[in-house]
Amino acid sequence: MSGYAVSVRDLTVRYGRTIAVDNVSFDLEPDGIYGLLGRNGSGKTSTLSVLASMRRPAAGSVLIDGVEPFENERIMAGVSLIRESGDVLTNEKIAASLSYYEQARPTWDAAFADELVDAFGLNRKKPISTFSRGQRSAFGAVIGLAGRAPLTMFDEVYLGMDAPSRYRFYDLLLADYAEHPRTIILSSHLISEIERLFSGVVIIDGGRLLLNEEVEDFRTRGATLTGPAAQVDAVTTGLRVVASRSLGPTKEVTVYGDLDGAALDAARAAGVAIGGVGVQDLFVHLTEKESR
Ligand SMILES: Nc1ncnc2c1ncn2[C@@H]1O[C@H](COP(=O)(O)OP(=O)(O)OP(=O)(O)O)[C@@H](O)[C@H]1O
Repeated sequence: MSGYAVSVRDLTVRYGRTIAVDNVSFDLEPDGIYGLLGRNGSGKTSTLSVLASMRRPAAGSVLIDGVEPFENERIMAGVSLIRESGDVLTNEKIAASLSYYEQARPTWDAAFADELVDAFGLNRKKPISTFSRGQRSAFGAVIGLAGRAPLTMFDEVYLGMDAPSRYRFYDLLLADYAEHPRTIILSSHLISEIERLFSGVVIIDGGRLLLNEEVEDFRTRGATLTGPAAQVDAVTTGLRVVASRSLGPTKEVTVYGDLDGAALDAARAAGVAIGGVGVQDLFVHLTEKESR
């Protein structure tokens, strides 16, 4: 089974007078790993809750695999949202939740779930209520990975894990995704360590969409130019500058947009080093600007 396409159109989510998501539209291709990125309170969880049919939007719509997911049994069986809060049977041992999800999810792989429990070193003999925050997060990762849902969403579950567990999670996710491609959304405000996983990103800020782009496009649309200040200024004038900093006589400027090959060649000839723009850098610069 391959992953589901996702289409979000003019989505608005409200809590009373608070507008958590404000007229957001974006599309995700099937079988990509997408970062849903935004600062605290930007609307990530609200967006994911609508995709998981846990919340009805105030306006707009979502389509998953081309259809409206609400009360659609086929789609709901193929959509998994893993939240830090768990959604597991906390008074029971691991086995009870594993067998619950085995019943609920047609794509569940019980042998893989067992492997994952061992990989994260989780105790099968204790009730989940006795687990630490990181161990609960790791168990959420087990449920999300072993479910192999065609649309699998992780809402910041990895934040509670320590660094070795987080890296184990990323490696396991990539390895399993290579064998069983599906659409995966990872929401986070910590980006540097997971950006290597992404095939595309959706950046939201204050409930509004800032960017929905395939990561490959960053390579052609963004650049960091470093070199003598006068030369850097000469070639970046007129371009969209998202960040700029000076270190003595050297200046580093990050530009984003449709870059002109001739301008970049001229910069190189003038001794300016040109590098790519990371997702983390772009996120920080774009959301800083928006929040001012
Ligand atoms: N149940 C609720 N009642 C009222 N307001 C809410 C509720 N849930 C979220 N909000 C508000 O909606 C906005 C978006 O919240 P949301 O949880 O979607 O953001 P987030 O990007 O997931 O944040 P974080 O990274 O901090 O988890 C915030 O202003 C938040 O205060």
